[in-house]
Amino acid sequence: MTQTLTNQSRSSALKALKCKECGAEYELQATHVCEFCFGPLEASYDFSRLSQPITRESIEAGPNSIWRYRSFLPVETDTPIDVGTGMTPLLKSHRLARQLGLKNLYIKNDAVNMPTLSFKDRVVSVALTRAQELGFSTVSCASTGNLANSTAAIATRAGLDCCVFIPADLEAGKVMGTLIYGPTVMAVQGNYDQVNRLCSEVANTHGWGFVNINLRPYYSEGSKTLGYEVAEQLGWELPDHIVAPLASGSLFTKIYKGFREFVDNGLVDDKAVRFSGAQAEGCSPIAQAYKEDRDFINPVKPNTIAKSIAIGNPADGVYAIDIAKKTNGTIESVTDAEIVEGMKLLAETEGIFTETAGGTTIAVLKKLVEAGKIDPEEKTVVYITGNGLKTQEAVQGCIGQPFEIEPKLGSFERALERSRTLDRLDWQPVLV
Ligand SMILES: Cc1ncc(COP(=O)(O)O)c(C=O)c1O
Ligand SMILES: N[C@@H](CCOP(=O)(O)O)C(=O)O
Repeated sequence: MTQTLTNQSRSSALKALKCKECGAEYELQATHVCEFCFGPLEASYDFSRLSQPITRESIEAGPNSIWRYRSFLPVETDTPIDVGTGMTPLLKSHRLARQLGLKNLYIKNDAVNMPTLSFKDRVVSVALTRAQELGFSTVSCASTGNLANSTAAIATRAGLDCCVFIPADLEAGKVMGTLIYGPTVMAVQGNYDQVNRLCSEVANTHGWGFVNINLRPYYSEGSKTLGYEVAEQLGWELPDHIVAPLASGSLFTKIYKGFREFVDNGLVDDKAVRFSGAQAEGCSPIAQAYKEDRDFINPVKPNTIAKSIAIGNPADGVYAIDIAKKTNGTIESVTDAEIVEGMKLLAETEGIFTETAGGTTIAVLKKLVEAGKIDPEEKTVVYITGNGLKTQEAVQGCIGQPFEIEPKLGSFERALERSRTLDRLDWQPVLV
């Protein structure tokens, strides 16, 4: 460890890596665990070293991507890897809001993020930019699917070699959505937590940049952009309440950090924002600890259709609980059946096809409204973090089938008549 910092660039505020537990500072290298207390390292900044102050105008004049917030991100280069990630729509909800009885509901839609349709494109854009700065030629990750898609795609764009590790039982869309970019894919016979442990060993034996292991302090900062964008898209204002999915808990904690940095830099007025988290009942170690008022996590063995958020031993779980508690939010879990209903509800009301993680978040939103834990007047933002085309298996058998008809008007009319009398789930792909 050393207190000597390498970054003196005046266009970057990045200062050091700092232990979240004991505060020890480290050089800006590929490292993620404190040597003294084994706490996680996090990027820290000194915004006073910037040659220009960060203003709303300077941000608005930046690129239409996460890189408009470059001064808040842990990179030193002026030419980061920009694949158009970020600035996804923040939609004012009308039909879902009405159905739930909410007056001020917004949907942050990262199901259409670029290039691979999940919020992971944010963290990977940052991690691979930093990987290049640190001289890595091969990048890797432990993934539940979305991260592998993103790492493989952006590595290709950046000309980096790529090898990703996933559990062997992932959805076909996630596997194809990685293989298409041509990386080496290791499908591990085990769950995500076992994949992650293997990757920690590989990170120690190979000189690779693992985005969510040795590059984690940089990678995780990319999620702050989900806080910045919402604040900017709300007209430079913070919401009253956010609802977001939890796997490791990193995304949740970084949205919080993003809001705080905007307040600290005078970009938005301070406001108490409530933070509520969503888990699948079949993998809910954070929700369980929250409900039992524990400040430690008991790891679980995941068993849920929400595979992208199936992390049994979440690294940032305790920090997520702390934020939910201190902001007067909550953490809730829902069953697989409720997750599917959540996916359908969002699709049928707002025209957004989200994956199981989004289904979890919508189902938790509904549960919180029904329990009176969301005030109808509150400006509430629900984060949709991934795309339903990747998890089609989850809704198979729950959304009806097409009518197969002859190319004749009579056949169409008969099918139309049947569609009016049958429940959609009874539709059959047969000639009528
Ligand atoms: C679609 C999606 N949403 C949410 C998450 C949760 O993110 P985190 O692990 O940062 O809590 C993940 C992955 O973990 C994901 O793939
Ligand atoms: N859900 C992730 C895997 C874990 O990511 P992390 O940020 O919690 O390390 C994925 O999409 O693969």
